This record gives sequence, structure tokens and C-alpha cells, in this order.
Amino acid sequence: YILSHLEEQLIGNEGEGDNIAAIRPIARQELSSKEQNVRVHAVETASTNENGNTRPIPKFDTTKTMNLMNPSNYSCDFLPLEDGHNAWDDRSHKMERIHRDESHICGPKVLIIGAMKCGTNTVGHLLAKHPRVILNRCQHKKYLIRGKWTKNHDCNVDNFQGSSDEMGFWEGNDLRRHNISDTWMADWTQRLPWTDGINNISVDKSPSNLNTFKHPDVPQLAHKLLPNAKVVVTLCKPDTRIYSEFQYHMVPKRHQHLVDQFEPHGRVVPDNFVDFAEANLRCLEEANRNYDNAKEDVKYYCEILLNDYVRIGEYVRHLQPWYELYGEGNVLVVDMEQDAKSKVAALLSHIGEDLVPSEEYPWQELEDDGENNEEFFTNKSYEGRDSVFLKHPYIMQKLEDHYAPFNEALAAMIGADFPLNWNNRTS
Ligand SMILES: Nc1ncnc2c1ncn2[C@@H]1O[C@H](COP(=O)(O)OS(=O)(=O)O)[C@@H](OP(=O)(O)O)[C@H]1O
Repeated sequence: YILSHLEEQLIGNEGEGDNIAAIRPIARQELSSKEQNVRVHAVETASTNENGNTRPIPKFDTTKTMNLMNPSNYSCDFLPLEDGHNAWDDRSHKMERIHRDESHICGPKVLIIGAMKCGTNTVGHLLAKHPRVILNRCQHKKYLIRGKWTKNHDCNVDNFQGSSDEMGFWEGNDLRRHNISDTWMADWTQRLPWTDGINNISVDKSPSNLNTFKHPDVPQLAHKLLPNAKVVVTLCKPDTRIYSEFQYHMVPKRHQHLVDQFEPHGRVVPDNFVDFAEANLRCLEEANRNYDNAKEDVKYYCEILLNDYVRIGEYVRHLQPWYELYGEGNVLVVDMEQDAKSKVAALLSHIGEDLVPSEEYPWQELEDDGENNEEFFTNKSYEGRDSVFLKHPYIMQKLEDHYAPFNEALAAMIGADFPLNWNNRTS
């Protein structure tokens, strides 16, 4: 009823003859945010006891996807679920359904947005050890891509970014540019796990989200769809980060990415870090000169290169829009080098100790695993990023100089000293 009412309103606004099919997704989104307000309010009211503001936490079922609350008590930003279809229903794994609302689904409550190569997997997996937390993953051998069931999608990475085609869903505007606006939201929400935002809370991870030069619409879109999400950013020394990223692309199955950035522009594909870094630094110089006198193709090639590598480490510029939209209290910045226990403590209190009580966290597992476990997702094909200072001091000094002012601005913005330590470690 509300949907058709909204459609009527929208048609009224746009004039007769508008295409209802085109308006429907907008109307659904409107509906979603209206419902969300109602629901969030309902949860807050229901969870406040006579004496104060403690929220009763229902006992959690360790399967994480069971034991959903009655939808009227869900606590989340709702997203529209087209036709009530959800891929999790196709699994042999059956969930208990309690009066489930078939038209909406809880969106992720936590977004790990980056930075690439700064321990985003580690943070996701540390968080997912909590019995209430689910790290969104690829669930199927077949995936709904743009409305079609598709095989062989790169889903072997066990994070949601695999199932969401990395930026495919957050880059909603990009999908609109590709004229598939009707399906992108459905494709995405169909693959979300059923959660209620209290017993089970889902986390989305995509390091590309912090690359706001490459994906400028992401913060706005994320905030529009998930205004109450908690944002998490893990950061690391930007000059060694780029070395790590280079090594990532040197692994044979990912090497094509590098080839595609150089070859079509008549450039030699770098096979060592110095050539690669120098190509980036030359582009920085061109960009600083506003590409004066440069051929059009140079600008095109350089902008792609810089946005994929050097500029990722200018963290303060990427964080700015997230800070502005979500407010600094809702954006947690983690230092990758913090020990696991401190990371988890900060993460839990960021999400809300009432939602994810720390006594439920398996702290012992951290002791057992130590810091040195597979959850670091270390690239074993090279000797580690710290070795680069000894090998290439000259080029590293140049990168360090480039990042120094950004690190200072970042330290001031987030009110923490650790980015300042990044400015002096070339030895
Ligand atoms: N706590 C801690 N201390 C030091 N180093 C750490 C830590 N956690 C993760 N790592 C290193 O982070 C790299 C992986 O980062 P991501 O998980 O963000 O990778 S990705 O962007 O999703 O591909 C990966 O670096 P490389 O080995 O250079 O690839 C990990 O070794």
C-alpha cells in the first residue's frame, strides 16, 4: 500500500506518462528509509527498561544465522529485498524463520572500508570470531550477477566482496551508468545473510571502498543506504603499503591488472618495484603540473595509475567524506600494527558493547593463535614489506616525502599520533 502510494506521489511529481518501472526502485528506497525509522524507533522503545537504558540481549545461538528476532524488534538499516528471494534460502542449510519480513532484509551494521593491504582481512576475521558477528561471504557456486545466475564468479575469496563483485554494489551509480539500475540492489540484497542486527550482525568488507578517487560515489551511497552503520578503517604506513600492493599484483594470477595499466598506453610493464614506483612518481609530477603540455593519453594513463596505487595512501583525503557523512564518532581508525587484543577491544566498543558484549568474545583464541596466524593473510610470495627500505632506500625516501604532509593532516584529523611515526622509518 505504502509503495503504491509513494509511486502515485512520484508519478504526480514527474507528470503523467512516467515509467512506473523506473520509479519503483526509488519508491522502494523511500519506503525502506521510512520503515527503517519506524523500526529503529520500535527497537529503542522496546529495549529501554523502566529504570534506565539497558538493552536486554537475547541468548545467542552459536550458528549465527539462527534465532532471528521478531522483525518488529530488528535493529538495522533495512534494505529492499526484491520478490522476497534470498540466496541463503537455496542452501541446504536451513534457518529458523520467525515471522520473517519477506520484503526487507537487514543491511550490514559494520563496514570495513579499507585501506587495501592494511590488514582489512585480519580485522574482519578478528571481528567474526564474536558469536554474534557474521563476515559476509560468498555462499554459492552460482552467483546472481546483474540479475542472472552466473557460474565461476571469483568467489574463492571468502569475503562478501567476492560475491559482491568487489565494488559492484556499492558503486551503485556506476551500475546505473551501465544501465542496470533495476537489478543492482536486488543482486546485492539477495546475497545478504538473514540477520536481525542483534542476535546476528553482519559485517561487509571491501578495501576499495576507501578509494574515493576511483569510486567517488561510495561514501554517499553507503550513507544513504546504511546511515547507521559503523565504519572501520585499518591503516598502515603508506609507502610500504604500495610495495605490498605491487607484490600482490606480481602474483601470476593477478598480473594482468598491471599489464592492462601499462601496455595499452605503449608503456613497458614494470617487472620490478623501482620501475613501477618511478612510473608512479613521474605521473605524480605530471599531475602536479596539471598535465600542462602533456598529451591527453598521458593524463588518462596517469590518473588510472595514481588512483590505483600512490593516492590510496593519501588516507586523509579518502577519509574526509566518510568523516563528514557518518561523523567521526562512527568511524573507527585502527592502526594495523596494534596487537590483536587492542584491536578487538576497540572494535567491540565501536560497534557497541551492548550489542556485542566483550564477555562473549573468545579471547582465549587470540592467546592460542597469537598474532602470527593465517588471518594475517600474508603474501608468502615475497619477503615482506619491511625489507623494501634496505633494498630501495632512494625510492622509498621519495615516497616517504610524498606522504609526509598527508600523514600529518591525518594525525590531526583523527587525533592520533601513529601516522606521524610513519614519517621517519626509512632505515
Ligand atoms: N597485524 C598485522 N601486522 C602487520 N601486517 C599485517 C597485520 N595484519 C595483516 N597484515 C598484512 O596486511 C596485508 C593484507 O592486508 P588486507 O587483508 O587488507 O589485504 S587486501 O587489501 O584485502 O588484499 C598482508 O600484507 P602482505 O603480506 O604484504 O600482502 C598482511 O601480512
